[in-house]
Amino acid sequence: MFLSTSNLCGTIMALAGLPPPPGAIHPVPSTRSLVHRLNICPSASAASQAQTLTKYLAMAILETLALIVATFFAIQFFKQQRRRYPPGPKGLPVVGNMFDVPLENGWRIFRDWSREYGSDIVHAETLGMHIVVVNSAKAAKDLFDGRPHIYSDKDRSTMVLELSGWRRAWASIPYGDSWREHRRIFNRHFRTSALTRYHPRQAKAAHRLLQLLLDAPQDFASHIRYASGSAILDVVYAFDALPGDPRLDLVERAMETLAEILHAGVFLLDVFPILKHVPAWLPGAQFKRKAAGYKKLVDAMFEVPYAQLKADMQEGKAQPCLTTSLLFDCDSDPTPERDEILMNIAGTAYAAGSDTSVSTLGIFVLAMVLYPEVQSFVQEEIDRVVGRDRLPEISDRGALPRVTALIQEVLRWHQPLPLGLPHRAMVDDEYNGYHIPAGSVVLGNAWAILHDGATYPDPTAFNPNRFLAADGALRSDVPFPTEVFGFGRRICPGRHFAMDTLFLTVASILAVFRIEHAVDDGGREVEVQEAFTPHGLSQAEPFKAHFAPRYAGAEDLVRATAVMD
Ligand code: HEM
Repeated sequence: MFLSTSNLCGTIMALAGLPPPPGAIHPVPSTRSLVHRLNICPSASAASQAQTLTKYLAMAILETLALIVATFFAIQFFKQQRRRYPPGPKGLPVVGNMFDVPLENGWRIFRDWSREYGSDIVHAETLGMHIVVVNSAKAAKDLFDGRPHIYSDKDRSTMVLELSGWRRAWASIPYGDSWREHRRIFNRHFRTSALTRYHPRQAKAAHRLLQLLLDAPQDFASHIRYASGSAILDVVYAFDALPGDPRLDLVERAMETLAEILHAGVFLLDVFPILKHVPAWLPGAQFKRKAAGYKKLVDAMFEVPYAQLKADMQEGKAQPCLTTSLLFDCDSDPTPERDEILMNIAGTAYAAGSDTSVSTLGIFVLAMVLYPEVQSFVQEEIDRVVGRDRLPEISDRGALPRVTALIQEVLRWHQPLPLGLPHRAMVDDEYNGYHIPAGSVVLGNAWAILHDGATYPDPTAFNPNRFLAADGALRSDVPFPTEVFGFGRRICPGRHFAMDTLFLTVASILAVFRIEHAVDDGGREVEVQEAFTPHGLSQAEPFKAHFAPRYAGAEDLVRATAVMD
């Protein structure tokens, strides 16, 4: 009963009463000859003949479908054979590497894949979504810097962009004219020559932090969060927020939604974008309800401080800040489109700059508890250069290479975003003979690059000396850990501002405090582990520390400086 495929097409057409197809190899059988070939008894009733022919037709259709499906899979199979993706775990049929893609400590696991498969770039695929991870400085330079027209786009996360309100954060907008416009305006206010105007506010935040550390050293983590957030609010909106200010609380709660999104790894929604159309009340559609809650907070984070600043400007009581400069640039009367861009630039500065700085300062405190000898080494320099009558200023930086080396080592040791923010390949590409398909999520593994023993020998050791020459100056042959700030054209444009904040905060803390192990009620030192949270936005796992004034006049110096601010 089975048909040869060469005859299939013509047979179906004959049964349908159509003329033979052009170029048919075999003569198309007539209905009479079919009746004969199918062994249908010519004397059988018309109903029985029709039934047999219907069965025959159904089989023919099924075989055609089977043939189409088999051809489709064969083409896919051969295409994949021809396209050599970068190496990675083998994966399972249909779901691919769904269970291989790590949701925790991905930076370490992807680095291990590179070692196992002997390749700078590694690959995973799940349900048609390709992930390529770039694990070496050379490959990162070749791809992100060398091919910016391919790798400057951003991953279009449905959760981040469409449902949660984070589409306003221009760090995630697609590469194109709108991104260029955001970046151009932002750069005008954050290039190195524009930064001196922010130094007094950054210094004020650092000095307030010292005072809070004096009063309640055990709460150092929340003081660091306050100081980092208030410094950026002050620079962006000229809000002089004291601890507990509701404006700080609002932006902090909005920031928590981003941390939650990043902590969740790849949201199911991003693998199945169709799910965004599921009604929010359906069981299992909890992500939609979550996203609606996120959106309210994130919208408020962008809209409320911006609207308040504009109202203050109209009443003539706004202090100069980033947002007033942005508005003055367009005569305070922007078009609605321009207004949206300015609001996004102001809000993104807060969003991008607060948690990253908090995480870096937390990692600094952890390193100081764990490596007291490094702390003493840097404090010796501060005492020698700055003395004990004043606090360090930004103008001291050139004379304090140990402080700079310490900050560089903190950034190299562990990063707030060890896998950066995901980029996206805009078109198909080839690298080292491997195929990188258009639409792949491309991750720069900053952690792996900054733990490459060829560039940073003994990479797990915390050793700021690696950045210092024998004469005590900064070495020019050991690279600054740029990758902590991302890659290519999307590299963090706030990095110079961030380095100023870090310098002022780290130098001021070490000038007056000895950071030590906390002591429990029984007088025993509380143990501290070198441990970091395992998700996208990473920080030191919660730990205890004590901040003790280093010398008799330290407390007076802190209080006097706070009054002068
Ligand atoms: C230690 C502090 C900081 C770290 C570690 C950090 C890190 C990063 C990283 C990894 C990216 C993603 C780059 C990429 O996509 O390849 C980024 C983007 C960005 N950062 Fe930062 N950042 C810090 C502080 C800041 C500050 C203080 C600001 C603002 C004043 C800022 C503003 C931005 C913006 C606007 C983007 C998006 C750039 C774009 O998409 O073109 N960052 N940052």
